[in-house]
Amino acid sequence: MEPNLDLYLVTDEPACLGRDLLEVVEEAVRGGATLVQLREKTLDTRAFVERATRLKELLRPYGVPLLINDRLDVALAVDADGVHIGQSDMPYARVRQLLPPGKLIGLSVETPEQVLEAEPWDLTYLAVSPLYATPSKTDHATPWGLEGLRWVRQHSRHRLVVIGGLNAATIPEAIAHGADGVAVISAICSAPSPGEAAQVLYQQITHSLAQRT
Ligand SMILES: Cc1ncc(COP(=O)(O)OP(=O)(O)O)c(N)n1
Ligand SMILES: Cc1nc(C(=O)O)sc1CCOP(=O)(O)O
Ligand SMILES: [Mg+2]
Repeated sequence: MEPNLDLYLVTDEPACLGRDLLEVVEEAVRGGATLVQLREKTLDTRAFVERATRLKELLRPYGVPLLINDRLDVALAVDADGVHIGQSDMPYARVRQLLPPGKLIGLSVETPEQVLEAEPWDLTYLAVSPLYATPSKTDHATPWGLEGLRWVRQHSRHRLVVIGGLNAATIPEAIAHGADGVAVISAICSAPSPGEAAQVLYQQITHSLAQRT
């Protein structure tokens, strides 16, 4: 079944301001996050697998799917729901070949050529990477902006997630220009109350999506 992309929480431990990552995720899910990606850039493999195992257990009762960033091996080890890959990660064809049937793949696209290349692929979503510049990822590509997002919408059959600088102020325009889901780090992880932040964002996203149809 296709997962609900509405409010996609991408984890980042430093962005949680000293709070426990799993507690932040649970609050966010209770507030309305519909999909979670475990993104760990510094953990060693054993710690990554342990955290992924705990996060999968946490998410199971909520029915919220878990994707693993970058690491197909970790996703396979914990039987996660899928993986997110970028343009420097393992290529799509290898990932699809190695994942069991039914698992999800999300792909970052940074250029029009990458959007067109991905057209025939079996993807859960394309991530428009980034929509806006963000300090949460220091090595991001040139932002697409709203006109870029409109171009992707017109040239891709895939569902589109926007990432980079999404918050209460920028969500409505992103959805109006074609986003089907919104991925965030700081708007939830760094909020005074991650649960309340997720609730507000979720309501705004569903309202903006309803207005588009
Ligand atoms: C939902 C989502 N979109 C984009 C990214 C970025 O992926 P990538 O370009 O591979 O960069 P890293 O996150 O691996 O630093 C993402 N992780 N999730
Ligand atoms: C993980 C990630 N990937 C990006 C990309 O451009 O591919 S931007 C990003 C960080 C998004 O954080 P925030 O919601 O705080 O802006
Ligand atoms: Mg990556």
